[in-house]
Amino acid sequence: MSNRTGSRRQKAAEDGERSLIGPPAGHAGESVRDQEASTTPFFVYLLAFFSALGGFLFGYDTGVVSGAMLLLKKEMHLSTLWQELLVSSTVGAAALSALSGGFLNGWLGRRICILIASFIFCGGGIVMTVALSKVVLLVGRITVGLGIGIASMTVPVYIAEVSPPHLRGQLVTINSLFITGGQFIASVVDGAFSYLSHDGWRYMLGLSILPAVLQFFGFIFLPESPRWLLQKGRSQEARQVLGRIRGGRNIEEEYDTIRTSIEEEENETGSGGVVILRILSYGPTRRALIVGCGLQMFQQLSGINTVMYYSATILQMAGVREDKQAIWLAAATSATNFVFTLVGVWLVERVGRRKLTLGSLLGTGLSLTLLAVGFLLSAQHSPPVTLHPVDFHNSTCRLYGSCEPCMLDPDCGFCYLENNAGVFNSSCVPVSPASTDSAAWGRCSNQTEESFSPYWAYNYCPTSYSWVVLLGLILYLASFAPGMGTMPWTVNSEIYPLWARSTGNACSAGINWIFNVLVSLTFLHVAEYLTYYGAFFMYAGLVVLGLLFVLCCLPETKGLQLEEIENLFARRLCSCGDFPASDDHHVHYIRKTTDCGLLFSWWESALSVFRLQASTLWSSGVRLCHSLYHSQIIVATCPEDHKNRSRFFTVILCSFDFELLWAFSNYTGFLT
Ligand SMILES: O[C@H]1[C@H](O)[C@@H](O)[C@H](O)[C@@H](O)[C@H]1O
Repeated sequence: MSNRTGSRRQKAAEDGERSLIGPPAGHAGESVRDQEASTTPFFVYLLAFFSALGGFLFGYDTGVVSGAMLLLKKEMHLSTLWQELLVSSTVGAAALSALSGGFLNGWLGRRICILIASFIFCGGGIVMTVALSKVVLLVGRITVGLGIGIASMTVPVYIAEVSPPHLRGQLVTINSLFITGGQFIASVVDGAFSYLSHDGWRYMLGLSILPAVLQFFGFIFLPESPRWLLQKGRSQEARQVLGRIRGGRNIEEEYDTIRTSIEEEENETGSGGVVILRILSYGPTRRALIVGCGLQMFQQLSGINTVMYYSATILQMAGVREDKQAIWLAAATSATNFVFTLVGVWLVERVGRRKLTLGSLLGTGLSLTLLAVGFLLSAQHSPPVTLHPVDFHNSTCRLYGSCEPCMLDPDCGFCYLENNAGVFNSSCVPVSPASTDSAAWGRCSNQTEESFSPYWAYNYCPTSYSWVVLLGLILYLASFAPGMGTMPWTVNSEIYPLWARSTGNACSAGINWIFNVLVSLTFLHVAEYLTYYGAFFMYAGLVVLGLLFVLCCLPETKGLQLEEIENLFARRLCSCGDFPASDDHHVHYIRKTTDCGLLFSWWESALSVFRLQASTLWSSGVRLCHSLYHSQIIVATCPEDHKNRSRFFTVILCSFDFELLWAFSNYTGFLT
């Protein structure tokens, strides 16, 4: 271990000692925090705002397309394949550019990358606005995708690098707020311009040019990240920028920490070679990469984009049949996502990243289960097919006896009449090859606005259990948005040392986009094979895996300086959650309370009994060593007022031993 790390440890131990005899550490932490907060210069907020415009464009450009598509498909006569291409090409391009953005970030710097991204956003916006053919439109969509990829990996890194530690989580999470804000504004713009059936889509797609121009001109005047400057040896400039960002406060300590950390990193890991190989061959960065990519993967596997995408259908199930009404209600869905992201911004520095993510995953899993139950009830009470019109083409649709299997077949739709008593005169007929808005032939082939004309349900079934699904949808967004929607971006911006930060973020953002494409493209097929409730039960299962992953592997990074976070990954992956959060005074306090809590909790006693059984396998000498070692840690890490009680419990606990846990953690070490 390096001297600097060693001396930091020592300082922390001293701080820890002081906190045991001084006033409660929580109070001390708070007053320092208050002091820091009151002196946070406005400039930091300005930087965060202009960078987060990149997040806004990410949200806007991915969100606006669904509303634009309703108009586009009619005006440009788009086939289903072209519709899919226009939506997925952006996400695919974002995956590619996020992966290559790591290299650009390290080479050109964060500021230039943000400038490039906003320039690309402007270019893409202009191409889409003036597009006269679907091919040009596709070029525009791919262009904005390239911008989204670069912005998605650069912006969180830039904000994390310019923020003071006590505000970093909040400021980086503001980027996520801007993403969901972009999605929300996009849905409002979609609603507003949906009344303009001719060329309305041009305004929808073109409006993104405004924030892109604002960001571009803003960043011409804003500085580069001081950490990147120092890494490139531009120390004079770095010192000036840091001074400017910190509003003239004394920056010597922070500057020295960054500089020594860069020097140490170069000594410890070298500076040559391909960065990704260096990341993979060095334990702490390899573990950080696994955690970062895992979080991004589980974010997408939680099904957020299928829920967002599927919200219109869920609303149709709830009885909203008009396109325009559905558009406005979809805006309400993205508003819910946005409002609850705000809750995340508020909570991140209060409860920390780990608890926020765990709580969010728990809520997400439960609400996905509720969504699945809603779909299950709807399927079980699916209205029967009562009319069987002659089908000259012998399509599969004539084989279905109820709406559920008919709706799951992508070639069929449900045509029905409805009165107060429910659904009647219903049939399952082929969908029109030209548009999914009507049937290929028969009563539902000509959609009229007359009140007695039959309804055409494609992809959904009329049901009286739609409220369960709707409730599931709202609870899902309320639990996903504050934690799983935000923390993967925030945590990734903090967990890599400087030399690995660009590449680490590029990989994890790339994983996010790749899983985004995978989940959204496979959703309808998954639903076809597993049914809708099966698909949502499956997402709930994946969330449980995500919960276990976070429980075992995600350490708390709250309040630490970026240069200290690497230490959290010094131990085996599965011990991260239980690892001393830091040498830092504030986080030291968290560890103390955690261990004490651990000591008294019920599962600790259960484990002890379990350990007792296993202990016969071990020699008594080894057992004694371990027990003494652990008992010392537990007593030392408890606040003064708990110490005696903890000594008493420790004596009891130490008569058992910790070997099973020890053996287990050694065994699971193969993961790293
Ligand atoms: O964090 C964001 C956010 O939660 C969005 O709502 C979602 O569409 C994105 O895929 C995700 O990366």
